Amino acid sequence: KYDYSNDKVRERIYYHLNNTSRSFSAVIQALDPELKDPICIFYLVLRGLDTVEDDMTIDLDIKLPLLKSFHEIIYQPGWTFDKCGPKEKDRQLLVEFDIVIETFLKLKPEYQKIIADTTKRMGEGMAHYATAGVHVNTTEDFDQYCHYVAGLVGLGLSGMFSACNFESPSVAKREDLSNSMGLFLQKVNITRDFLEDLRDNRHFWPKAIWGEYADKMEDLAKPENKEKAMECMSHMVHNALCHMQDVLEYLGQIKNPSVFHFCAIPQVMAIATLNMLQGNYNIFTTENVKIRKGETVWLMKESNNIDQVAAIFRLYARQINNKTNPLHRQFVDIGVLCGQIEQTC
Ligand SMILES: CC(C)(C)CN1C(=O)[C@@H](CC(=O)N[C@@H](CC(=O)O)C(=O)O)O[C@H](c2cccc3ccccc23)c2cc(Cl)ccc21
Repeated sequence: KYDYSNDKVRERIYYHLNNTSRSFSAVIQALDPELKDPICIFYLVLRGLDTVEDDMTIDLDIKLPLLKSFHEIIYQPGWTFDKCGPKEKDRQLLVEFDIVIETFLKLKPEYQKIIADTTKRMGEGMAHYATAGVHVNTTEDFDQYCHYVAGLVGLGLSGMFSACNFESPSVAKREDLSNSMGLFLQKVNITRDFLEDLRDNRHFWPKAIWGEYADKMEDLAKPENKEKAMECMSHMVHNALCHMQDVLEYLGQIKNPSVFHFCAIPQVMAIATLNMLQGNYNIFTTENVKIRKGETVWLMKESNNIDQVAAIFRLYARQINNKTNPLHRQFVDIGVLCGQIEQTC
């Protein structure tokens, strides 16, 4: 008798994947069958954890234990959570989380271990920053926070790519490069989401950076501080650009075509977004500023190998450099980083 229930679960799993991120869902589903389910489940487990972290309506005495025990929860068949606020975009994923757990428990043990270890370390990191009043002050704090929420994902993915032998063991060994893959994406997201996070009273821009341009982070959004805000943007753009070399070095070592595409697409979206951010005052006045659909379609088509991706990075790095105000403190350093990219590959 054919096990239709299994099909039902798979259908719901990919419904949630499509629901969390349409464009990226297609990229995951294009992965080699050996990696498609493990990475889909990894993505949904992390989305579940991120939804708990993001939900400011959950009391800390509920949220902290949830974040710290999420790596054990994924081994508990039947577990679901329906106490997320109505506003939470992915709350339905947690309401139906039992099917994510059911599918997780069918994965090969080495993938389960990588997902559980990553979830444990990420949950502990999130709990630290969710504790009242912990702010991102120094640039080291900034790198540490981004390591917890994104760098660790890079370590986990590299572990999977090496575990299935699609990529050499050296991919998992170079934790610095895997970490930079996550930091680049997360720093661009945090820079882009300035206004949205400010509205949610979440301060991810490091005080060591915005503190050079304003007394309070929210002052950057005041029209009279436009010039200061634009110079602060250059500073945040420079901080993200520092990871560009590592990203290209990491992608340069990826051999499997479907793994390369999966890794390259978010990175080229990020450099294109960084280009959109530089010199764009709308970031301080409008929420949800994104690159145009046509540009993302072009980027997805043009990210099949390292030569295409290096060319995209050189193109955007040059554009960022050309529009950086020479009076900005970071002008010279941005020029140096963009110049280096011209030499790469
Ligand atoms: C915070 C984050 C950057 C890690 C989130 N993250 C990503 O951003 C996704 C892309 C994504 O979700 N895009 C969405 C974004 C959005 O919803 O706005 C889209 O619609 O395009 O990509 C990353 C991701 C993909 C490939 C390689 C990576 C290496 C290191 C770290 C992360 C890596 C990701 C891979 C996994 Cl397994 C889990 C999460 C992520």
